[in-house]
Amino acid sequence: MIRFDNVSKIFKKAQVLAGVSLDIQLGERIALIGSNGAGKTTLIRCLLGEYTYGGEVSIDGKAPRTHRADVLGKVGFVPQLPPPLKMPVGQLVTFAAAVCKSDPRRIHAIADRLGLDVDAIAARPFNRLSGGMKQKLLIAIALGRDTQVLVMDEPAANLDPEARHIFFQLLAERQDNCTMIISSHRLDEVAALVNRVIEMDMGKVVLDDRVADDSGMDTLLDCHVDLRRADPAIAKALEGWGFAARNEGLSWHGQVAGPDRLRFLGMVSRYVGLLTRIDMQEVTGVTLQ
Ligand SMILES: Nc1ncnc2c1ncn2[C@@H]1O[C@H](COP(=O)(O)OP(=O)(O)OP(=O)(O)O)[C@@H](O)[C@H]1O
Repeated sequence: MIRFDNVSKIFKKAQVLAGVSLDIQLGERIALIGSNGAGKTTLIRCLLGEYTYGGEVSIDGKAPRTHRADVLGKVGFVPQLPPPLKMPVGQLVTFAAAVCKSDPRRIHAIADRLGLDVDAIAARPFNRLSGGMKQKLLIAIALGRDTQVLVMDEPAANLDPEARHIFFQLLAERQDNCTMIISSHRLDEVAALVNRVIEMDMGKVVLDDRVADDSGMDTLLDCHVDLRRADPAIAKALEGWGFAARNEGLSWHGQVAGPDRLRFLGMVSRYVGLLTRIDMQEVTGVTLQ
């Protein structure tokens, strides 16, 4: 479905992509990982037809440079950095829906699920929204339409835990009829969302692994953390995950989205000397609206 054949890109004599070849099929959920400057965004921008390149790129046999409208019609894109648009939010949603041949109400509905009331901010310029609000709106625009390909560059970075969970759930709803490419610096951010990991380094693919499919994309875990003593640093970190304290800060309780469990464990592992118990149990029969 998506094909990169010996793709190269040079910026001012610097080789940023050096012979990337990949075949990506419908239903694959790919973590595109690698350190800063590895070439992830450049590869995505070639796929979107924004750059010229050496070699060949195609989506359903069509080259993004020569069939731009066709290709963009198939791809929902969440950029790493929000564009500096001054357009009022309401107008942006109407415009985006028209370009994507979608219905603005679909975008409103997804934004709503992410906790963003588009009507309430319709008159505000997009560039004046908070980072998280921009991210929610961009996700709603990308998901509020029919797409076969979702390309997301660090999509959940600015979302709070609740919105992250809803976001994972929205992706789970699309996973059977969509190809997803999720770019991130860190595998633990996206590990549970994907069934293939592609790592880039210095413009090359250095690892391409199929990984066990995790069906827990839309699960929720009930978590208890017990501490040897109360501590302000871990308290702040747990509060950031929406946890509530009991027993004078010695016991904490909260919920973590299934795909976020590695990230959560990574966070608590920084305070390993303080931990006396971690308990994580899947909540069954939960449906978040
Ligand atoms: N428009 C540009 N002009 C010149 N150099 C560029 C341009 N865009 C990217 N680069 C360079 O290409 C290299 C790869 O950048 P790219 O943004 O693709 O990396 P990345 O893997 O997405 O990194 P990050 O994780 O930091 O977003 C970097 O060295 C960057 O400086």
